Amino acid sequence: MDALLALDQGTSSSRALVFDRSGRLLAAAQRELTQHFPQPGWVEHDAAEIWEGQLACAREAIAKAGVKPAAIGITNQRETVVLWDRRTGQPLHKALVWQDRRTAEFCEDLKRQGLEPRIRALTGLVLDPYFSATKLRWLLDHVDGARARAERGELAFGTVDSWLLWKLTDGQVHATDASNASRTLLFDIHRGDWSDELLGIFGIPRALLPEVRPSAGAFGTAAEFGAPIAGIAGDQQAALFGQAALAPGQAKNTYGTGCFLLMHTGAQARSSAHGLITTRAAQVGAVPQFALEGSVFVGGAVVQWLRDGLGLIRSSAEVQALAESVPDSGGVTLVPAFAGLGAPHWRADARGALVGLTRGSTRGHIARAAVESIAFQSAELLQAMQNDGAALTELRVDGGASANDLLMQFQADLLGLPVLRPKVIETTALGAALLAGIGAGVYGSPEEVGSIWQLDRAFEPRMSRDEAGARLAQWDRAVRQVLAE
Ligand SMILES: Nc1ncnc2c1ncn2[C@@H]1O[C@H](COP(=O)(O)OP(=O)(O)O)[C@@H](O)[C@H]1O
Ligand SMILES: O=P(O)(O)OC[C@H](O)CO
Repeated sequence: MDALLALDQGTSSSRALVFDRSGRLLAAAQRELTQHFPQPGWVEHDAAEIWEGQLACAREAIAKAGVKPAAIGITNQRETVVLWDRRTGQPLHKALVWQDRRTAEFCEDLKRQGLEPRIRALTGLVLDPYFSATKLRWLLDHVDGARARAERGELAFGTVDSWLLWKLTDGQVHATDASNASRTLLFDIHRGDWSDELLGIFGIPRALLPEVRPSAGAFGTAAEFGAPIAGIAGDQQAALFGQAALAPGQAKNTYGTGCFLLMHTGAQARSSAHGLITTRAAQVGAVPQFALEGSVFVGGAVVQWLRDGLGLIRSSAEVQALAESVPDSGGVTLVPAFAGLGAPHWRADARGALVGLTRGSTRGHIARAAVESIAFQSAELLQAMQNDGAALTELRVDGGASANDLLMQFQADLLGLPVLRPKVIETTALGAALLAGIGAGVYGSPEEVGSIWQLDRAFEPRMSRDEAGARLAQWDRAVRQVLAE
């Protein structure tokens, strides 16, 4: 049997999943990842914990499935920066996570120098701390001796895929795929190569960078599992692939730590006039693929905050029952701008707000407002995409928080569109497994994997458009309040 092992290194947890060639899940293992918040606006992960947790999950999933994988696919939280010593394989610092805002002032400096339009033209991205380049520069400037060592070629930079690939191949391979490279602010998405101009702007030595390859193909061998690593893609691009959204105009929204709405635009890079970014989609073969993306920084993470920050619930899954304990949010709106606001506002300095409280407000209302905030932010992304001319007739969804029926129904209600949840909501992992299967020759073509997608449940809109409009207007008012501060 051709089993495919997917390593899904997310922001909240590391997971390993084993699928058979028909996309059926054979076994899974998961480890939650420690979040470090050393200062307000800073978010770090321990790169050693990422590796050890991911390896432990892979071993456990393979043991449970009782098979040897034919190929391994890696998919990962994107933009997060790992800097390590090529000789010892030791990280020089904790990984700076995509949600980390410490470089906001540096981004503002570059904007004041008028560099954003040029950077945007080359990368498809906006100047925001979200992306890797300014985080990497911060490490080079703040870790003793790092810049000189980087210039001497002693250090390696990688997004989390590169870090895992390096560890899995015992330091033999330093590479990434185009979808991950396109999140760094250092990669020219049109030419498909690192850009010397961008390296100059951000002060990054080229010697640090991994080689960039298509998303399916031979990346190296993981000796421990006796299998080739044959697929790599950033988690949102992997999810787009796993949703069988392979053709221009097809879209998905993933509800994980953040929310990410991506629409495939084929071999054409399309730019947005409404706050979305242009990114590389997973690439099979030589022809680059593109997507339009809206990125929300705090999606399911707002539920983690209810759990860990406020202690309102003990597990994320409990939020649905608590939110359903009240008929509506009672006029309470939560804008979870805990890591600034991403698309379509791009305000690194924004802070969160809880508005509309009365003496009658309860934990239930706050939980409901938290769940609704995930759908409101996603609705803003879809609106931006429609304003850019996308004609979406349905939305495919996935990710941990898409298990929440209340959230999915509210999402359909706000959008006035059917929300389609597939049987496998671990679409990110499935996408990575399918890319690996293509890369290792288990499947003949991407089209062959398209037939694997199966519907679990369609959420049809039930709310009147008037009511949805009123709710969206209430959200809009709260966001404007946050942006005005
Ligand atoms: N039933 C639920 N309702 C709302 N949010 C949930 C639910 N279950 C999990 N989540 C949230 O989903 C996120 C985990 O989703 P996942 O896809 O595993 O994320 P990631 O890939 O970012 O690690 C967490 O932020 C968690 O709080
Ligand atoms: O960890 P996730 O699944 O929320 O994804 C994180 C994104 O890749 C950040 O761009």
